[in-house]
Amino acid sequence: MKKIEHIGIAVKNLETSNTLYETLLGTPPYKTEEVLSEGVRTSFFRVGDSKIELLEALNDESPIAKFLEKRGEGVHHIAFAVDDIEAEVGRLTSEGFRVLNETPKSGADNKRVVFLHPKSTGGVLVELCQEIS
Ligand SMILES: CC[C@@H](C(=O)O)C(=O)SCCNC(=O)CCNC(=O)[C@H](O)C(C)(C)COP(=O)(O)OP(=O)(O)OC[C@H]1O[C@@H](n2cnc3c(N)ncnc32)[C@H](O)[C@@H]1OP(=O)(O)O
Ligand SMILES: [Co+2]
Repeated sequence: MKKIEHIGIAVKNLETSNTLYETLLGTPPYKTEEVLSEGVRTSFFRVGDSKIELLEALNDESPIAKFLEKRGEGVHHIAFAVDDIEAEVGRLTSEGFRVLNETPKSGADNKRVVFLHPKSTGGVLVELCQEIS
C-alpha cells in the first residue's frame, strides 16, 4: 500500500457539503463525477498528497443511501493506493480478509477499485485503488 489515496465521506447534499469543505480546506473541489455503477455523485478535494471524496447517493439502491439511512453523514471508507491491485487482492484474500469484488471495477478519478468488507477490517470499509495508466 503506497499511501491513503482518499477518504470517502457520505453526504446528503453534495452542493451543501462542497461549500462546507471548501471553507474547511480552503480550496474548491477539483472535479465532480458521477459513477453510475455505484449510484453516486462525487466531488474531490486535494489535501496535500491525498484527497477527500464526498459521496452523494444518486438513488435508493446506492450503498451511500443505505449508509446515510443507518448511520447518517460521515466517514464512509478509506481508500489506499496500490501498484498492483490483483496482487493485493490475492495477498489480502490469503490473509483472510473478505473481498467484496475480486474483479476490480471502474471507480472515480481514473481508478480501478476493490472493496473489503468492513466486518473483516475492524469496522472500516476499505477501498483499494490503482491508477489506470
Ligand atoms: C466513487 C466511486 C468509488 C471510488 O472510486 O472511490 C467509491 O468510493 S464508491 C463508494 C460506494 N460504494 C461502496 O461502498 C461499494 C462497497 N460497499 C458495499 O458493497 C456495501 O456498502 C457493504 C459494505 C457490503 C454494506 O452493504 P450491506 O451489507 O448491504 O449493508 P448493511 O447496511 O446491511 O451493512 C452490513 C454491516 O456492515 C456495516 N457497514 C455498512 N457500510 C459500512 C461502512 N461504510 N463502514 C463501516 N461499516 C459499514 C453495517 O453497519 C452493518 O453492520 P451491523 O449493523 O453491525 O450489522
Ligand atoms: Co472511494
